[in-house]
Amino acid sequence: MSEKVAVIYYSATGNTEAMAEAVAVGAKSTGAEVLLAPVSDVDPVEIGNTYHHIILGCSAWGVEVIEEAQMKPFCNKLKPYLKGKIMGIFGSCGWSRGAWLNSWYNELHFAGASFPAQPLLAYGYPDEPSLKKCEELGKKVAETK
Ligand SMILES: Cc1cc2nc3c(=O)[nH]c(=O)nc-3n(C[C@H](O)[C@H](O)[C@H](O)COP(=O)(O)O)c2cc1C
Repeated sequence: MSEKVAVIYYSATGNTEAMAEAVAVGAKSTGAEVLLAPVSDVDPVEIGNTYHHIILGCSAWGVEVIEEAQMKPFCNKLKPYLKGKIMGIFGSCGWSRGAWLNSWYNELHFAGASFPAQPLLAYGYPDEPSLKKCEELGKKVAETK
């Protein structure tokens, strides 16, 4: 049976969305069944109950934090389901060295998820090498048991 992988993202101007599309391409290349959706379209409880592989994307907001109106509450509701899940995270930023992804990683890891790949960041709209790394992230998470 093929793996089910959820790629859920928040993106204000399309930068993280482009990363998410590439992550989904990488995950699909393993034969996985992939859900690609903006965070506003999905229910955290349903995602937590249905998917063992969950990849989240969010751009940097505020002072180096994830977006707080949609992604933050989604994650808070998802956390009780994260024990034993295989996860990956990514996102676009303007100037960060990755602080928002590192604190997000720590939170999700503390909730019980394991991460086969490091958090992945891009600056602005992802360039070709960044999109390649996104594909690799999707593939790596999808093929991890
Ligand atoms: C209100 C606001 C806050 C931001 N805060 C940060 C930040 O703390 N660090 C950073 O590197 N970029 C920050 N940015 C830049 C965005 O993360 C960047 O433009 C990103 O590419 C947007 O991606 P998206 O289109 O996927 O949302 C901020 C942008 C806005 C509008």
